[in-house]
Amino acid sequence: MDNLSLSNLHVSLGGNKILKGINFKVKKGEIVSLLGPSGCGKSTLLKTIAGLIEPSEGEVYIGGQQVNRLAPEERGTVIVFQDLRLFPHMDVGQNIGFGLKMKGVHKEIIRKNVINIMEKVGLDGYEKFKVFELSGGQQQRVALARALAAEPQVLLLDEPFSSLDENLRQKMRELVIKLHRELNLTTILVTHDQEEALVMSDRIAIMFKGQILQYDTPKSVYENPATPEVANYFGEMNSIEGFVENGFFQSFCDSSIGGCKTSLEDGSYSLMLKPSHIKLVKEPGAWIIKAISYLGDKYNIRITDNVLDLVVVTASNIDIHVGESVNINVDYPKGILYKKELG
Ligand SMILES: Nc1ncnc2c1ncn2[C@@H]1O[C@H](COP(=O)(O)OP(=O)(O)OP(=O)(O)O)[C@@H](O)[C@H]1O
Repeated sequence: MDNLSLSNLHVSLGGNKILKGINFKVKKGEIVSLLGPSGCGKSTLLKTIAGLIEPSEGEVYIGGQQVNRLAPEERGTVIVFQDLRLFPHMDVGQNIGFGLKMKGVHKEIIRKNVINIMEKVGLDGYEKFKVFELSGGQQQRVALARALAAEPQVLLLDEPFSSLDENLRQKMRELVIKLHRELNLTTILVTHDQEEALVMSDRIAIMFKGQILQYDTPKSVYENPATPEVANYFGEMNSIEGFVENGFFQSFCDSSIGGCKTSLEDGSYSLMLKPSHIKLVKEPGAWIIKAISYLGDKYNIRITDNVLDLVVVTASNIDIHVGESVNINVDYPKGILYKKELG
């Protein structure tokens, strides 16, 4: 069953159209990431689900109920922001129990719930600490615990780990995944960290300029990007402009890249190849090495045949130099051909 459903959602802010017809469904117990470049509307979408921004058009359904007219606190959503927004004058226990107190829940039940949740997020023993006495990672846990205490139908996370160092971020991701499973939560995570989205999500929605370009499993989004924009978003790609004629794709330019068989119809296409889809062969050939970037366990290498420039990756244990002439082996079946729309 869908726990969250958005239908043709449009949002304008300051006279600009920010969300342009978002359709989106999340099943109960799913963890979904909204991924996309800065300014594409991820936070706006999250805030619209939470009821903090009103759509100009379209509907938000939570648990099958249309909630457009419900106030944020009546929707069954809780949002955790990057800046956490904890109450500095309250201790940890009071922060976590705040939502329950507002709902008029009995003091003893609040305390029981708070203790239970503190244990779940690894904060046992910190009930009486003030927020400023905690580390950044512990404060993140308080914010998460406060959100969970409200028992939301949909947990909304707006880049909650982006201020943490890599180690802590990893720990928080693992914690969210663990809690998500234990509590069968429905979670929407806004991030612009591709790895985070790939690791954490059941499905990823890739957003560009206020629209969702692709909504699929991490593997599908990564391996079969629906558009060149999505493909490019997952790292630098080689884009080769060309055409298909009689079941064969070839480049428009007179490059030694060659071509490949395809079952696609005749027309203009872009062939998108990841750097890892092109293997460098260390023998004299048509390609010259222009630049080498050392990336620890691999090299990013720029090559040219004076017609096309390509980027390839290789293991960093090979002996290779700028100016050297090499050959390449292109793994065409892994490349994706996108038909160019006319006009
Ligand atoms: N209150 C507002 N009034 C006018 N424009 C706004 C307002 N809030 C956001 N915007 C604009 O809406 C667009 C989308 O912003 P949003 O914060 O949703 O993007 P985002 O994808 O979450 O970006 P980031 O990854 O940088 O947080 C941006 O161009 C932003 O400038």
